[in-house]
Amino acid sequence: ARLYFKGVGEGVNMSIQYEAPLADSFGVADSFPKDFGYGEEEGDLEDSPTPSDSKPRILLMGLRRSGKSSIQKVVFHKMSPNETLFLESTNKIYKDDISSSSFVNFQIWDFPGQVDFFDPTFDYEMIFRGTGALIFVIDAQDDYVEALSRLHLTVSRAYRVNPEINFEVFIHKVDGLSDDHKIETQRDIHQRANDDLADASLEKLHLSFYLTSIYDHSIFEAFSKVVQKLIPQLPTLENLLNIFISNSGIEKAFLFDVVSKIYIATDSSPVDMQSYELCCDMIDVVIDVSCIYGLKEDGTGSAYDKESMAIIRLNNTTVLYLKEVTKFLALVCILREESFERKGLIDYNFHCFRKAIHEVFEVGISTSRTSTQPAGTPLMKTVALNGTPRSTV
Ligand SMILES: Nc1nc2c(ncn2[C@@H]2O[C@H](COP(=O)(O)OP(=O)(O)OP(=O)(O)O)[C@@H](O)[C@H]2O)c(=O)[nH]1
Repeated sequence: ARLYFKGVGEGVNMSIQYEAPLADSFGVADSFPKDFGYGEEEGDLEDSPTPSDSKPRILLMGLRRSGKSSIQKVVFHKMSPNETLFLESTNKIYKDDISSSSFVNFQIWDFPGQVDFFDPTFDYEMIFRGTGALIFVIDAQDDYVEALSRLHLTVSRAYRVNPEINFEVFIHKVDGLSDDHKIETQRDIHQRANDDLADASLEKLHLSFYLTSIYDHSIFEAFSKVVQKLIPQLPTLENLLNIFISNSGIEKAFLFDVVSKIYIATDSSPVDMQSYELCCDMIDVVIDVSCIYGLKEDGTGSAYDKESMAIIRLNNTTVLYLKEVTKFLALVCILREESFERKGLIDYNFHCFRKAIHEVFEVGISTSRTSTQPAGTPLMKTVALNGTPRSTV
């Protein structure tokens, strides 16, 4: 496909070419729920396989009380962090299928801390075979020796079954630690976990580490990175964002999954936490205002739809610009007031960008029809150009 973005100042058209990757993983789901919550489903391993069981999973594992359920509730169910204090201990595997209300098409399996996962009655091979990412949560405020041995046991077993899994370690609850203590804890956990792997001759098994807390945006940032690794179209999305911002005088742009506030792509300039938080806050403001004033009198309608857009001017000459891209994705940009004088140019380039994003996923539909889904690759929910979902699987 060939798209034309107009450049700032020169008025010269610039053409870009992109290729859509063959494997598809994510698409746009059917409808935005009015309450902005996610559909959920509970079950245990004895459940007979359902179509949703064939979706790639993100597994959330870790010791008891490490914070797994809290992470899931805060990121995907809009629970406020303080409410997690009252969460009861999970006593069976909790499967949360979030694909019906989000761009992201995956399942999260929250494992209860006290279950002996390697009990012979659990078919762990079946679990790991369809897993895209395994998140292991370690409580950084607690003694983590036991957690580290459990981490080693879990990842080494999982790796033997499915070496394609992305292994992600959340060093969690770091809100209670000083900055120095955070760095030291991360270094220590990193060192010990990798030493254990080296002793078991598993040097090829790569662990990624994140410092997280539900009391700030770090958990959303970490989840964004985990999800991004599962999106095969990511380089294309980044490329499009780079071209869009450089031709529009924009400083930073994020492509957000609106419900979860996970950013599924951003341009290649470094992400600073403040910009990300600012954009998250903008989504909250827009959705909250829209929920109050944007619905019809009888309460029907959606707080986020094709018409959704917002411009917020801050008192430090910064402008925030949000616009709907697909039913679940929004582009949120940060730019200077001077650049915003060329609003027409930005709108035009946005139009090209939006079209390109739709084409990326449209190409995905045709390739997913002709290719077999590789094991461990997330399936794609598809969208036509007008945003109407089609079934591919
Ligand atoms: N300070 C702090 N506390 C947290 C954080 N995340 C979770 N918690 C608290 O940790 C406690 C345990 O959280 P849960 O989410 O129930 O832990 P879990 O791992 O799901 O526990 P099980 O269901 O027993 O396996 C709760 O009181 C949470 O409020 C965090 O980032 N910081």
